[in-house]
This record gives sequence, structure tokens and C-alpha cells, in this order.
Amino acid sequence: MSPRLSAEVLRILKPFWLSVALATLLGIVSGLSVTALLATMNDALNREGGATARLALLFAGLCILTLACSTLSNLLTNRVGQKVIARMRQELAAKILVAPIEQLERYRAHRLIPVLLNDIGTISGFALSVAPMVISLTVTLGCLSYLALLSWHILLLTLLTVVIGGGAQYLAHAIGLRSLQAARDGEDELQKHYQAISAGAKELRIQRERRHTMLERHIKGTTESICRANIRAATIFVSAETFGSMLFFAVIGMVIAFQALGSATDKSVLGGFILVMLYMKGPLEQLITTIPSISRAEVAFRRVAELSQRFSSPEPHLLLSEPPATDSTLHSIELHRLGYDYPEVEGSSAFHLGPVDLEIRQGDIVFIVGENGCGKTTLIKVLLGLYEPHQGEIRLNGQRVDAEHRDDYRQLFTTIFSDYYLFDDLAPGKQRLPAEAEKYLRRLDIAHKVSIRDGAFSTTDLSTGQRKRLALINAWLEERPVLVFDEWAADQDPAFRRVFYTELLPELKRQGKTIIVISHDDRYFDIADQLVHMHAGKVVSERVAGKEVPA
Ligand SMILES: Nc1ncnc2c1ncn2[C@@H]1O[C@H](COP(=O)(O)OP(=O)(O)OP(=O)(O)O)[C@@H](O)[C@H]1O
Repeated sequence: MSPRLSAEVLRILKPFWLSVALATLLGIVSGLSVTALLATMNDALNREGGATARLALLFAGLCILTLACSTLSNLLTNRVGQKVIARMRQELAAKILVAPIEQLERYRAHRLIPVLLNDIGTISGFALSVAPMVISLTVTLGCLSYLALLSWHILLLTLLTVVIGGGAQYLAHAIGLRSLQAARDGEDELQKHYQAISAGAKELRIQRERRHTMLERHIKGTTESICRANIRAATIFVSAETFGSMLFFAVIGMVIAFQALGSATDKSVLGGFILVMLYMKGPLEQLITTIPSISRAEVAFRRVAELSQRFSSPEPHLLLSEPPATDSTLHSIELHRLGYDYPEVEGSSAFHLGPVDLEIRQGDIVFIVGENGCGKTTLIKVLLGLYEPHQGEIRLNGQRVDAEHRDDYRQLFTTIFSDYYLFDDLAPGKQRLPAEAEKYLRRLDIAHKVSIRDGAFSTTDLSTGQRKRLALINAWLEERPVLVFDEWAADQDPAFRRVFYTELLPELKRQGKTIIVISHDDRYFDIADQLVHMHAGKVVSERVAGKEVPA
């Protein structure tokens, strides 16, 4: 087991150390009493005149002790295991909630979901097997000590067997790990195809060739390569296990043959040896079969560690539910020489935003316009504090927004992105919601489709334009000072688009909101107090209240 995996297992188990220690202690007692039980049985079998009442009592007592300790140890281990799984899930979800947005966008859901679903289970499963492993180890060590009592020669022979068998297992572990890694990479690939067949169901239904390629090439190819890699790993592990068992039987056979050839081994020594070897085989095999689970846990751990490293946040305080520390009044937001670079994508040059200088004053309607791909959404993401600027800075009311205050700053905004996510419950923590929301439902002409029940929309199964109207209601109810719309009106019919630009936006402005709109609707550009025209990542012209200003 690698030191990093050991350290991680210790970290996971630390909060439950008392239960783990108790489970392990009970396991050790159970293992030792099994050894004593074997010795008692051997004694009873070889005693002149058969077993005595004392031996029978000892036997019964040891049986009860063994069973009670191992049962309690297993129950405790299971409890800890379930708690470990819950805790790891919570930890990882918390990490995702504070992870830098650009890392989340890059990591992609098809790689994230297998980590959340499979890898955590694998690591917890391994953490769970620690106590049973300790029991097996104790039984094995106890049996070896008993063998030492019986005969040194036999102990050495047994140790040699264990070392050769263990060496074979170690080798198998190293070779099998590569196959398991390949299988795990295949799982990511498969998840990607699963996503494509569910999200792209309509397109695949229409495109016969693509559908065929998806199933025959992508899904079959990936599932079969996962299958081959897992079979390869299992073949290696099972072969090594069989070799170990074979070695065991060979050694028992050899010792019996020596006895038959007239070697002077005592009958009670031989009986004890066979009894111990046959009993020890179970725990030893259990120890050996946990080797694949160590390999799997190592593969899973690397994934979780990679994810944790990528998602380590410069804003670890994000999960604190304290109210914003800064004053939430807004006078102005200034972007000063603001710049952001996407990483290089193979085959094309990286997009660079900036330097952008811009001042947004409270109560203004600001339009950000320009051709596709000129950087409008990227600018908004930096402006909202979702991407950390690589150059320049954002100033709120003249004060620089740093990492520590960035989340407070973000609380000023309500956003509807073009790829928005519609939560079906209303903004949490607001009392007046249902009455207010009903009013907005009527205002947006969807009251006949949706109602509010138990603080949630009765349905979100609506047309694209209607869903966007629901998103607008959520945004409205959040009562933040700045509203940001990324091509909100693109999915609306012409009549409602007119209502949005000529009635809703001015109404929001009258309520004192600052509004930032990304738009391609040039017929409504004149309602903007400030029109920011972008081209290739830069602001090329700016019009403030009807006057052109140099960019
Ligand atoms: N995650 C990303 N990684 C690398 N480059 C990206 C990424 N997202 C966007 N880009 C690049 O950044 C540029 C600006 O994208 P952005 O989404 O800001 O444009 P936009 O002006 O909002 O376009 P549209 O009007 O089409 O919505 C694009 O040319 C794109 O190539």
C-alpha cells in the first residue's frame, strides 16, 4: 500500500478512531481465541483417555469468546464503514461547491460522476476491510506462534511457504494494477458515452449512422475493453491465489509424506500442524484477496486525490453560511485593466480577454454586445467573480475585490446564463415568496401553466422560453441589486421580447436595479444607458447615455 493511500485511510478513519480501535481489539481477541481453540482441539484429540471436562469447558468458553468478539467487531466495522462513506460523500460535495468554476468546467461531468459514485465506494470499501484484515492477520500470527511452539522446523517450512506465496501475490498486484487502471479509465469513457446517449437522444434517433457508430464502436468498444481489462486483472489475481493454495497443500502433503517415510515427527505435532495449516488457509486467503482491493483503492484514491487537488479552492471560506461581511450597497463596479486567459486548446490559439476598462454605475442598464465568440460571456464570468482575473482588478465602490471578499461581492448579483440551471424551488430564506411569485407568474404570462406549491414551482416541464421566464421569476425574487441576463430574450417570441426590453428592464431600473444584458437584439440597443461593444476579447467602443466614449 502506498504511503499516500495509508495516510488517506488514516485520515478517513481518524474521526472514528475509538470504534476502529475497539473493532480491531475485539478482532485481535477473536483471532487469539481461535488460536487457543485450535490448540485446545489438538490437545483434546491427542490426549490419552480423551477430552476432560476442563477441556470441554475451555472449548465452549473459547467458542463463545471467538464468536462474540468477531460479531461485535464486524458490527462496529460496518457502522464505521457507513459513516465513512457518508462523510466522504459530504466532503467531496463540499469540495465541488467551492471548486474554482474554470476547473469544474474543465473536469466535465463524465469524469466527476464516476468519482462520486464509484471511487468513494471503493476507498470506503477498503477502509472497511481494515478491521477484518487485522483479524486475519492476528489469526495468522497466532497460528504461526502455535506452530513455533509445536516445532521450529515446521514453522520455518510454513514461513517459507507464506513468503513464496506472498511474493507471487505481490507480483500479481503490481501487474494487475495496470489492468485495473485501464479499466477505470474506460469507466470515464463509458460515462461520456452514457451522457451522449441520454442528452443526445433526439439527435441519435434522427441520425442512423451516428446511432450505429455510438453503439457498435463507442459503447461496445469501451465496455469490451473494460471487460477485457477486468478479466485480465481477475485472471492474474486468481492465478496467484491458486498458486498460493497449491503451495499450501503441497507443504501439507510433504510433511505427511515425511511422516510416512518414517521421520520422527510426533503425532500431536503433525495433527496440530495440519489443523493449523487448514485453519490458517482461510484468514491467509482473506489477507491475500484484499490485495486486489488495495489495488482498486489505490486507483480510486489517485482519482479522488486528482480531483481534490484540481478543486482546491483559493476561497475555502465559501461554505460558511455567515451573512456577507461587506456592505451590500452598490455605487459602482469598476473593471481596471481586467484580463483573463483560457488555457491553450490543441489546434487553436488560446482566447485572451482584455485588457478591459469599464465602469458600471448603480441603476444603469448596460448592454454588452458583439459577434459570437468575442468574449461577452467570459467578461461576465470575470465580472461576476466566477473566474479569478489573471490581470487587472475589479473594484466595488472604489475598493479592490480580493479572494477573501469575492464571495460577498458575488452576492450582489443575480444571473441568468444562456446555459442556466433552473432550480425547481424558490429562492431559499424568503418569507413573502408565494404571493410575490404569483404576481410575477401573471406578469410573465405563465400563471396558467405553473403555480407555487410548498415553496416550489408545480412543474418545470415547460417550453424553453417558458422555463427562462421561470428563471427570471427566481432572479426577481432574490432581490439582489444587480441583474445579469446572458441572451435571456433569445428564446422569447417577438411580442414578449418587446415586453422584456421596453417594459420589464425599465421597470427593474425604476426599482433601483443595475442591469447588465448580453444581447444580439440591436433594435433595442437604444434603451441602454451604456452600450459596450466587444471584438476579439477587447472593448472596441463604448456609448454612455447616447455619447460615444473612447474604449
Ligand atoms: N472553457 C473554455 N476553454 C477554452 N476556451 C474557451 C472556453 N470557453 C470559451 N472559450 C473561448 O473564448 C472565446 C469567447 O467565448 P465567450 O463564450 O465569452 O463568447 P461570447 O461572446 O459570449 O459568444 P456568444 O455570443 O456565441 O455567446 C471563444 O472564442 C471560445 O473559443
